[in-house]
Amino acid sequence: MGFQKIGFVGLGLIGGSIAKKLKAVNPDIHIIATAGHTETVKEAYSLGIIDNDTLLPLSAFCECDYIFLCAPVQKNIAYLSELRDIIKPTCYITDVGSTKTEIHEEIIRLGMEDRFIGGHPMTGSEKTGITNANEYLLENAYYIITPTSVTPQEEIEEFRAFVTSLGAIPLVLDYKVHDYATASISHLPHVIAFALVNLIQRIDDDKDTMKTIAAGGFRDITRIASSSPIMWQNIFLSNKEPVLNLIDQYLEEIKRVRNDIEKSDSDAMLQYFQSAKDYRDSIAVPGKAHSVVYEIYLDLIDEAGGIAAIATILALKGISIKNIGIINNREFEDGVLRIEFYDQESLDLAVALLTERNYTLYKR
Ligand SMILES: NC(=O)C1=CN([C@@H]2O[C@H](COP(=O)(O)OP(=O)(O)OC[C@H]3O[C@@H](n4cnc5c(N)ncnc54)[C@H](O)[C@@H]3O)[C@@H](O)[C@H]2O)C=CC1
Ligand SMILES: O=C(O)C(=O)Cc1ccc(O)cc1
Repeated sequence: MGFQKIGFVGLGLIGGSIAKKLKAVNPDIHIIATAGHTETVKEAYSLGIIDNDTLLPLSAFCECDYIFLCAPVQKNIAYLSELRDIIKPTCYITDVGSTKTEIHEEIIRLGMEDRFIGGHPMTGSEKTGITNANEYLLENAYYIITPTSVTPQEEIEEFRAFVTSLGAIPLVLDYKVHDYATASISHLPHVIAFALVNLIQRIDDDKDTMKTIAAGGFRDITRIASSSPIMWQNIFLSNKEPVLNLIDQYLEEIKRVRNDIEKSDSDAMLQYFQSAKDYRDSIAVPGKAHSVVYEIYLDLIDEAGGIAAIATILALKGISIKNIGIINNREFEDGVLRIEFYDQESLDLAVALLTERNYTLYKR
């Protein structure tokens, strides 16, 4: 990257994960951060992620080459006017917010189009805060880039290269296209999850029968209802029109399937479910076609020296580890150990050795 001093405004799950990866890739990089709470900054400093150990005033960001806005979306927007008068002329501001139109409109209103490039990593989880941040969060995830009407091509290319250096897959989109697409595949599913959980909460009996028997399907479809209420309040305030449009379309869809069920239309139901299954089964795992990563995920046996034991098993067979660390993300809610190898041969041997020793392994 052509910049050495980076500022973070907000340092939770996403800001913290980007900062961790940046420091891991380039330990000499200077990172400063401010957040909603002093403890966040202190924790990040003690982990060696950032170079300041107290909350900083915004004026401290005057020397940054790049500033990442990583607070809830409407908080990010509120910082822009203040930053405009502080940043140096060559500084670029980017954000990681889940909505893009509102921030681009504010950028246009403030005359900052030549200073901004929008971003949105399509990864994350229902967890929040720096303690859940990890340097692998962005790996193989799409990272949407929304340039302004005047962003130079070289800047887009530099940002693409930056995204790739984080292990993510850059995808340039128009900000309005972004907001309709994310309203459909991210914001609407959160509305559905919040509504479904609240419905069950409201209609459950006084013995909590529904809550007690709630199993895989309910838990799968409602995991995201555990997401940050403040973050989602900000998102829905910021992407109202597309979300309302999608909710209306979804209600039509629900009416359609309700009608088929009411009429006991078995052919229509079968067709409807088959079509959903075929489409769902065809959704690709991001990154599979783009890069080959030789990795495994496994449950860590809960005892002191668990990681050391695994490292020793592998080292005794001469297997080199490229990267090792515990991760929490939406696929592995409870946390797993991720080990990355240099080649397929090492991966195959490691799988054989660890399976033989009864470790539970997962594939992505
Ligand atoms: N959670 C997710 O899965 C994803 C979130 N995003 C976006 O990333 C942004 C951050 O989300 P997370 O990291 O998940 O949230 P988080 O709750 O983990 O972190 C938010 C951070 O912003 C700070 N903050 C809150 N108000 C602030 C203020 N007024 N000034 C300075 N800092 C403030 C908090 O102290 C915290 O450090 C949001 O805009 C969200 O829309 C984007 C992709 C995925
Ligand atoms: O937890 C999940 O599965 C998510 O969908 C996380 C997420 C939340 C907000 C975004 O803008 C992008 C991703």
